[in-house]
Amino acid sequence: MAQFQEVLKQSALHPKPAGLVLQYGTSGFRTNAKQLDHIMFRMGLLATLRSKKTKATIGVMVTASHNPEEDNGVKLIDPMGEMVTQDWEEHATQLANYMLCNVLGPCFAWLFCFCSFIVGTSSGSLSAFLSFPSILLDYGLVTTPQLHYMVCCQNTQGKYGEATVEGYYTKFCQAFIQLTKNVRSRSHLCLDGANGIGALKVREMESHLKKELQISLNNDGSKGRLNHQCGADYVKVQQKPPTGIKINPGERCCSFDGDADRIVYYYTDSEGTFHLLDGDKMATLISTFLKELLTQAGLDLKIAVVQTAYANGSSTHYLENTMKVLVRCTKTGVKHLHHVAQEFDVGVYFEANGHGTVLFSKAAEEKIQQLAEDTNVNDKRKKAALLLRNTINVINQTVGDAISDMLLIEAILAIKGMTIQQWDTIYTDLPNRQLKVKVADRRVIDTTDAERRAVTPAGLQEAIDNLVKKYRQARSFVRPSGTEDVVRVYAEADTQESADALAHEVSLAVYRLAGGVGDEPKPLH
Ligand SMILES: CC(=O)N[C@H]1[C@@H](OP(=O)(O)O)O[C@H](CO)[C@@H](O)[C@@H]1O
Ligand SMILES: [Mg+2]
Repeated sequence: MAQFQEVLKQSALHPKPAGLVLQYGTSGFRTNAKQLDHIMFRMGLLATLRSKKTKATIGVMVTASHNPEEDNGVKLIDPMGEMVTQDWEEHATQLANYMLCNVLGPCFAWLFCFCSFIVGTSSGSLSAFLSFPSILLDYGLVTTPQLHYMVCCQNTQGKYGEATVEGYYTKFCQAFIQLTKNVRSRSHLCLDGANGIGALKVREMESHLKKELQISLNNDGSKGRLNHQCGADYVKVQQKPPTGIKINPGERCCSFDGDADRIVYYYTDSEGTFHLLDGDKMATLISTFLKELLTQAGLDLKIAVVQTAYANGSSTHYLENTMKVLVRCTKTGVKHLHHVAQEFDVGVYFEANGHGTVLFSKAAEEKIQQLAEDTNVNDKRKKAALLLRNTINVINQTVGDAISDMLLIEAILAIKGMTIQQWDTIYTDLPNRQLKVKVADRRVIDTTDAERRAVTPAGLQEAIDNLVKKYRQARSFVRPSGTEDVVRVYAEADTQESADALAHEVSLAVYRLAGGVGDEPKPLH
């Protein structure tokens, strides 16, 4: 009990602002950094509890990801490096919003024995955690996926790799060098680090790459502001390159987000037109590559691509009809994609915004390993098995990771001798538009079928269906955002004008039927 009094005393140093209610959402807690002090402290407590419950080391990552510089956030990482479970998201919300003694008092006696957590930050202070007896390691500045990797390494006794930043670079860079060792020299990559932690870490990693990948690093944090007119989210949403970077026509470019768990690729052509290669294009390239290797290796493993409703219709069509790959659709939020991907031998998952990775089942990894070591197989099968083994090692399976995804994409392009333009022409995206509508209470919209159909309010889905019928190759859906107080509207159609018009008309239907506030949405043109 003496310990509990001590925690209450410590907690009083991190008071909860009166009336502030925060919810643990898709990306943990995320808001203006000034309002987060009590949350940081309480998440230290929750990490201790979670560690106790799972009998393993837990991660606490402090990051605002792609949000503006004045924001910050915090989220918990579960033992194998995955997102914390849904029931513990609930506990997090409770702990954040109620009196500590009511939530924690009854279970306090056993709280601090035999538990540990580790912390990392993409920017901002970790001081709220340092007084905890259960803190095992403070990794200081790391990317979000690096902390996910550390948690997994800690809990697998180093089987996944060494639980240090050096261990991370060694594992992924060695795999990249092995993968590309028989490939001719390649052109360099232009990287936008979003003025975030990813830039710093790529710089640290460069010596491990032994000049096998030439990167010109922009927005490295030396002058610009975090995520300001740069980074993966800006490039994806604005559909244009980061400001202030000179891009030569045809040059292969990519952008990380602020905590380096998302990546998008792009280039401009000789006419100056911008071409984006998003999560869907990455999922297609990666799954095609893996499927070909599995066939060459003669391995009968079930591969699937997991997407959300935001995946461009062209990508789904190409994967299902041309590639004959199984495609599954889930709710938005990487934890949903991750769980579905775990159902397959090889599960490739990506959100359109560039967050994604590949998961291999234990059985798949074992079969690939056995084949790679088998001395009685022909050269073709052996070569494919070795490539598959190195591909597994270049992937961070704990979570979508911009650095590891970049190494994987660079390796695939090099092995296939493919330019970014050739990759881009695998299929052509359907023109699309995303809009936001402000409503009084976004919870009035309830959805089903992986968020592709609205169940409430009455009449909304019918209205959307009727609008979609007016356009060719059209699709549209609406859903309440999990991270912003808005309803998101998505539309795609055969032309940009049609996609824009449909998105606008659906926005109007949301505004009228779901309690829109402020001015009526205006047409885009
Ligand atoms: C359309 C879109 O990009 N939605 C994003 C966004 O979620 P919303 O629930 O749409 O606000 O933030 C999530 C967390 O970063 C990310 O997983 C998701 O893809
Ligand atoms: Mg992020």
